[in-house]
Amino acid sequence: MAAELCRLGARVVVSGRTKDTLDATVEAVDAELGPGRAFAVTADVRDPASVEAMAGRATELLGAVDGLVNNASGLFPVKAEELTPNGFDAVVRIVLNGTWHCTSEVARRWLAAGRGGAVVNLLTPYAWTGAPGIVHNASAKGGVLAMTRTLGAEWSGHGVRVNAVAPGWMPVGGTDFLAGDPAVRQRLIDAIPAGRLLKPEETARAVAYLLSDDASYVVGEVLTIDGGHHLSKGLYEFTDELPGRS
Ligand SMILES: CCCCCCC/C=C/C(=O)SCCNC(=O)CCNC(=O)[C@H](O)C(C)(C)COP(=O)(O)OP(=O)(O)OC[C@H]1O[C@@H](n2cnc3c(N)ncnc32)[C@H](O)[C@@H]1OP(=O)(O)O
Ligand SMILES: NC(=O)C1=CN([C@@H]2O[C@H](COP(=O)(O)OP(=O)(O)OC[C@H]3O[C@@H](n4cnc5c(N)ncnc54)[C@H](OP(=O)(O)O)[C@@H]3O)[C@@H](O)[C@H]2O)C=CC1
Repeated sequence: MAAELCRLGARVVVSGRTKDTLDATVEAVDAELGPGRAFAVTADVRDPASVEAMAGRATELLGAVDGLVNNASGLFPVKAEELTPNGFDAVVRIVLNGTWHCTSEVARRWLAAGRGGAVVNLLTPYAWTGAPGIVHNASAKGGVLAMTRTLGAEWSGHGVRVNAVAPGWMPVGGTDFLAGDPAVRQRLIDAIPAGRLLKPEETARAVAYLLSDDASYVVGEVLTIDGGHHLSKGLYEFTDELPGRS
C-alpha cells in the first residue's frame, strides 16, 4: 500500500506497532524511489495518546498531512460461540476504535486549521454481507462502514471527505492462513467471477483515487474491488457451460 502510493507520487508516513516492519517498508521505498518519500512512525491505534503523537510527528515529517488511510486490522478465525469477550474486544479495539481514534485526531487538526483532507478506510464486502467465522472483525468493519457514511456526510461541508475501499481477497497479511493453502486458494478463485485474487497494488490505486482531488465530490462512498466476489457467480457457480439458445 505505502510503496504503491509513493510510486504514484505521494509522500507517506507508515505506522504500526512494529518498528522493524515499518523500517523494512521505508528501506524498500528508499531503494526503489530514493530517500524522502516514506517515513516510519510507530503507534498503537488502540491508544488515543499514541495516535495523537503519531499525527504530530507525521505533520512534522511531511509538512502537512493531506490524507489518512485506516489500514490497521486484526482477526483470527473463531466460532462465534467460542469467542471470549476479550477476544471480541481485541479485534474491535483495533478495527473500530482504532479507525475512530485516527480519523478523529487527524480530522480535528484539519477542521481547526480550516482546511480539508481525505480519509480512506479499509473495509471488506463482508462489512455488509457479514462473515461467519469472524464475527468480531465483521462487526467492527460494519461499524466502520457506518462511520464512513456518517462522517462523510457530517464533514463534507468542511472539505473533509471520508470514503472507503472494500477489497476482495489479497494473498497477503492476515489472509495467508487461508489463501496460502493451494487447494483453498483454488476454491477461493473458483468463487470469484473475475477468476483471480486481487493484487495489493490494485487496492492501493483505488485508495489513491479516493485520496485525490479527482474524487472531490465522492462522499461517504465505498469502492468495492473484489472481482465481483460479493455478487456471486450465479449459475456459473455450478457450471461454466450454460446451454446456448437453440
Ligand atoms: C475466515 C475468513 C477470513 C477472511 C479475511 C479476509 C479479509 C481480511 C481482513 C483482515 O483484517 S486481515 C488483517 C489480519 N491481521 C491480523 O490479524 C494481525 C495479526 N493478528 C493479531 O494481532 C491478533 O490476532 C489479535 C488477537 C487480533 C490481536 O492480538 P492481541 O495481542 O491484542 O490479542 P491477545 O492478547 O493475543 O488475545 C486477546 C484475546 O483474543 C483471544 N484470541 C486470540 N487469538 C485467538 C484465536 N485464534 N482463537 C480464539 N481466541 C483468540 C485470546 O485468547 C484473548 O482472549 P482471552 O483468552 O483473554 O479471553
Ligand atoms: N488481506 C486481504 O485479503 C484483505 C484485507 N482487507 C483489509 O486490508 C487491510 C490490510 O490487510 P492486510 O494487509 O491483510 O493486514 P495485515 O495483517 O498484513 O496488516 C495489518 C496491519 O495492521 C497493523 N496493526 C495491527 N494492530 C495494530 C494496532 N493496534 N496499532 C497499529 N497498527 C496495528 C499491523 O502492524 P503491527 O502488528 O506491527 O502493529 C499491520 O501492519 C485491513 O484493514 C484488512 O481488513 C480487506 C479485504 C481483504
